[in-house]
Amino acid sequence: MTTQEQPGFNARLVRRFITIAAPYFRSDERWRAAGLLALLVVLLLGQTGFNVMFNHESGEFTSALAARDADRFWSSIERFTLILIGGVPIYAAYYFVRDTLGLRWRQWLTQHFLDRYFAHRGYYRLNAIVGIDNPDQRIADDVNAFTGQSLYFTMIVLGALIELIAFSGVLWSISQTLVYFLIAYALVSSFIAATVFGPRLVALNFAQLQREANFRFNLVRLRENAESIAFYGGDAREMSTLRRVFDAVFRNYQRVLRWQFKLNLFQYAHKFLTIVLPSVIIAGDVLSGELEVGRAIQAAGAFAAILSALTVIVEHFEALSRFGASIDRLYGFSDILDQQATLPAGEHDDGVGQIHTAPAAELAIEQLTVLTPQREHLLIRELTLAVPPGQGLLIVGPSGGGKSSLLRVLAGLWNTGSGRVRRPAVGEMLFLPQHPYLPLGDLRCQLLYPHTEREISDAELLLWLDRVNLPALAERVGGLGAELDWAKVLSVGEQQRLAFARALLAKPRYVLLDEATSALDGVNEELLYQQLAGLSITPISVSHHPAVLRYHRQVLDLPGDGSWTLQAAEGWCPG
Ligand SMILES: Nc1ncnc2c1ncn2[C@@H]1O[C@H](COP(=O)(O)OP(=O)(O)OP(=O)(O)O)[C@@H](O)[C@H]1O
Repeated sequence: MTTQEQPGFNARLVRRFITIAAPYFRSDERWRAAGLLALLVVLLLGQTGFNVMFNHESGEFTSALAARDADRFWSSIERFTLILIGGVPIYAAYYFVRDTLGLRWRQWLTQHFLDRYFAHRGYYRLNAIVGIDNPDQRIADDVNAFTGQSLYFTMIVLGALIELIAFSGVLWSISQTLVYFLIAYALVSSFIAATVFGPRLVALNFAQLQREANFRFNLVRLRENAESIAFYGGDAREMSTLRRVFDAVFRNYQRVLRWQFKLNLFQYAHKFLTIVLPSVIIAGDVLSGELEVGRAIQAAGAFAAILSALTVIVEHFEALSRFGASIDRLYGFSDILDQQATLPAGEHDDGVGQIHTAPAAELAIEQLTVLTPQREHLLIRELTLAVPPGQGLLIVGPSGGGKSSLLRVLAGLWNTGSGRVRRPAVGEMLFLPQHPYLPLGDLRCQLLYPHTEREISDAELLLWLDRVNLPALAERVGGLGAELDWAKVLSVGEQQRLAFARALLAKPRYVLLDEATSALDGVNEELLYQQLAGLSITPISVSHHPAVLRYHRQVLDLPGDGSWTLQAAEGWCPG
C-alpha cells in the first residue's frame, strides 16, 4: 500500500476499524467482552458522576471562603473527603477493567491473525511469494496498539458524551451565552484539526511504523547472518545500510515533528484560550454581583469539561493519527490474509490454472507444468513421471533450472501451473533442505521436530545419532536436554547429519533431498544414503554429487527452458 492510498480520518477508516474490531465481539468470547465493556461503561458513568460532584464541591468551598463562612467551608470539605473516598477506587477500577479487556482482546486478535497467517501456509506465501512489509511487526505491535487504542478512544468519546450531558445542564443554568460560544468554538477547532492535520499525520505515522519495523528487521538480519557478514568483512556495507534505513526513520520522524509542532501551536492556543474565555464572558455578571464567585468557578469547570468533550478529536490528535496508521496497516494485512485464503483456482490469462494434488500411496506426476509464483517464468512443461517405492529419482540440471521448484511443487508449497501430482500424505514425505532448519529447543527437539510430543526413549534417540555418525554429539553438548543455538554451534555438515537423523526417525515413505548432503564428505554421504535404503525410504534428490547416482533408478534433467528428459540411472553420465 502506498502512502498516497492512506485515508485520513474519514468514513473509510471507520469502516476499516469496524472490520477489524467487530469479529472479537461476535466470537466465543463475546459475552465476557460485552460484560467487561458494560462494566467499563458503568465505571465511566461513576467517574463522570464524581467529576460533577467534585466540580460542585470545588465551587461550594470557594464560595464559602469568599463569603468567609467557616461552617459552610468545613461541611463542604467533609463532603469533598467523602466523595474522594468513594471516587478513587472507581477511577482505579476503571483503568484495571479497561486494560484487562484490552489484554484479552489482544490475545484473541493475535490468535485470529496467527490462525490466518498459518492457514494455507500464509507465513510462507506472504514472505516468499506475495511480499508484504513486516508482517511480524503488524502481528506483534500493531495488534497491541489497535486493541489498546481502540478502548482508549472509545472510552474517551463515550466519556466525552457523558460529560457533555452531565455538564450541559450546569452550564446552561449559569450562562446560555457560554453554551452558544462553546458550540461554535468546538466546531471550528475540530474542523481545522480534521482537515488540516488529519490526513498528513496519519500518512506520516503509517510511514513511521513501516520504517521503524524495517530498521528492526535489518538489525535482526545482521544478527542472524553475523558469521557470513564477518567472513565477508561486510561491516562497512552493513553499517551503511543500517544508517540508510535509520536515516529514513529519522527523516520521516522529522516531518512528524514538524507537523506535531504546528499541531501543538494550534492545540495550546486552543487550550489556553479556554482558560480565560469563560471568565471574560461571565466577568460582567460576577462583577455586578449577579453571580457568586463560586458559581463562576463552577461555570469555568463545566465549560472546560464540555469543551474537552466537544473537542476530543483536537485534544488527542497525535495519538489518534497513530491509531489511524495502525488501523490501516492491520487492515492491509488482514485483507491480504483473506485474499490468500480465497485464491481463485480457475484459469489465468496464460491459459494455465493451478496444479492439482491428489492423495496416493505412490508418488506420480502427470502433465505437470510449473510456473514461478507470479507466473513470470515457465520452468517445466508437461512433465509426467512416477517414483515407485524403492526407485529413487535424481534431479539434475543447471543452476536456476527449476530443480528446487519441482520439490516445492511436490511438497505442495507452490501450485502455479497445471497438471496433477499424486502423492502420499504430508507425514509420509519429508523435505530436507541444504540448510536445515534447527528450531529453538533442546537436542531431543531437533531430532523429533515437528512432532516433538512423540515419546521416544533416550537410548533410541542416541542410536539414531550414532547411525548418522554423530555418536559423541549428545555427550559433547551436555546431553539430549541441552539447549543451544544449534545453527551456530554445529558445522553445516553436522547440521545436515542431524537433519538426516530426524528424517530417519520419522521413517517417511519418501524423502526430498535438496542438496541435503552438500557439505558432507563422500564417506558420510554414502553412509546416509545407505541408511535410507535400509529403511526403505525412497530418495528424491537434487544433487551435484555423481556418487549418489547409484541410490536412484531414474534421472530427471531440467535444463531450465521448460523441457526435460527422464532416463534410467543405469548408464547415465553427467554431461
Ligand atoms: N519465489 C520466486 N519467485 C520468482 N522466481 C523464483 C522464485 N523462486 C525461484 N525463482 C526462480 O525460478 C528459477 C528456478 O529456481 P530453482 O530454485 O528451482 O532453481 P534450481 O534449479 O534449484 O537452482 P540451484 O541449483 O541454483 O539451486 C530461478 O530462475 C529462480 O530465480
